[in-house]
Amino acid sequence: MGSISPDSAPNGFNSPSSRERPAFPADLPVAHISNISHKKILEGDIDEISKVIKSARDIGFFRVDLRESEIGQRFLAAADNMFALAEETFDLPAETKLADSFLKHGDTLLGYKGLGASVVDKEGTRDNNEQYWIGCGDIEGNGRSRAVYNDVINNKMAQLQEFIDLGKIVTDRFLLIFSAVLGLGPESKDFLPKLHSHSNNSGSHVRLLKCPPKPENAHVNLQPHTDWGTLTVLFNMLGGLQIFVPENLVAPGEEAGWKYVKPEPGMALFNLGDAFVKWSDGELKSTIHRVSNPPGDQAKHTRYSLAYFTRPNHNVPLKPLGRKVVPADAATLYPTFKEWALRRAMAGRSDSFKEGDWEKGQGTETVMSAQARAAV
Ligand SMILES: O=C(O)CCC(=O)C(=O)O
Ligand SMILES: [Fe+2]
Repeated sequence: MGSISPDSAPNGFNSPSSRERPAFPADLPVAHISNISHKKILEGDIDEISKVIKSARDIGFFRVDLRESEIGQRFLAAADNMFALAEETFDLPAETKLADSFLKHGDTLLGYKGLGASVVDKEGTRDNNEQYWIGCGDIEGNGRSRAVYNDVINNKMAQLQEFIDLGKIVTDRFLLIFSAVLGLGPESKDFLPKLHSHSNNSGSHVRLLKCPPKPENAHVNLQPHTDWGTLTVLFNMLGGLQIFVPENLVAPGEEAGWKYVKPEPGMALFNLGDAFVKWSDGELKSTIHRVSNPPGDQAKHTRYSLAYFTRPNHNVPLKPLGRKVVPADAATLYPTFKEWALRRAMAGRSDSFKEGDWEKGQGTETVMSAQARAAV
């Protein structure tokens, strides 16, 4: 892993397109998300850890301020590199990107997803985003998947490696906090991290996203969904991400519904995925979210986002863990992570979409996501 000198430490994201980004509108109603200090988490600060657990039990989202820890600063710098990589990659000719399409390379969800290749609603309306999923196992060279990547990506494997190394260090610390919630105990501190290897037997990956500007009031860019895996670290420069805030979590005087999440410089957004809902038998939440148009003047700009997805190894069953009890006769009811991900991915494809697929592709059935689905 490389390092950065203190005077080049970033405090935001600095890719070419981000330099001229207009401000997020000041008067827009937003979701209230806790800001967590990474430095305090590393120091074992009990109040900060309690804030993380509270966020995970209610909305399932929190921000982590990465500016004050050395690891956090390195993670921000590595994220900057990823934004530059995203811009260069998505600028490649369509045929170069389509040669990497995951649909062409069999039994992998990794590679390129073209504009409109997924649906955003029950009617089968096409999405407005491009994505690259770059497998952690492919980056490590740890038994390659069948995925194919263009040379812009292949030439940046060292930067990708640095980004996932830091992603793993940062997220493993949070897995430890949630191990305690599951009752796994301090002696099992490696248990959850080991379920998330950087190999091609795992769903963990780096995701680059691009949403081109589109007419106001057009359909959403990225469908309402809960994340399928364990913990997502999301880096955003422009607004557009919205989460569904249910009745029981709105601030006094506010209404339940879709709320923008304001991107904050130097902070990453963390959210829990379906695996944590299953392992905790619903105690930890995976909240439904979507990408709408960036608000105000930001809507005219292309929106790039970046995520490090911590996902379980393929053969890990999504069933209650630790002190969460599994009924003796229930073993066959629980899918492995791979089965869970394939079901969700296949039902959302626009090329083969048919009535009933939207319902087939849904994730965790928490009270929150049920409410959100009714309002979509
Ligand atoms: O681009 C974003 O802000 C969110 C992306 C997202 O939710 C996802 O890729 O799962
Ligand atoms: Fe997501």
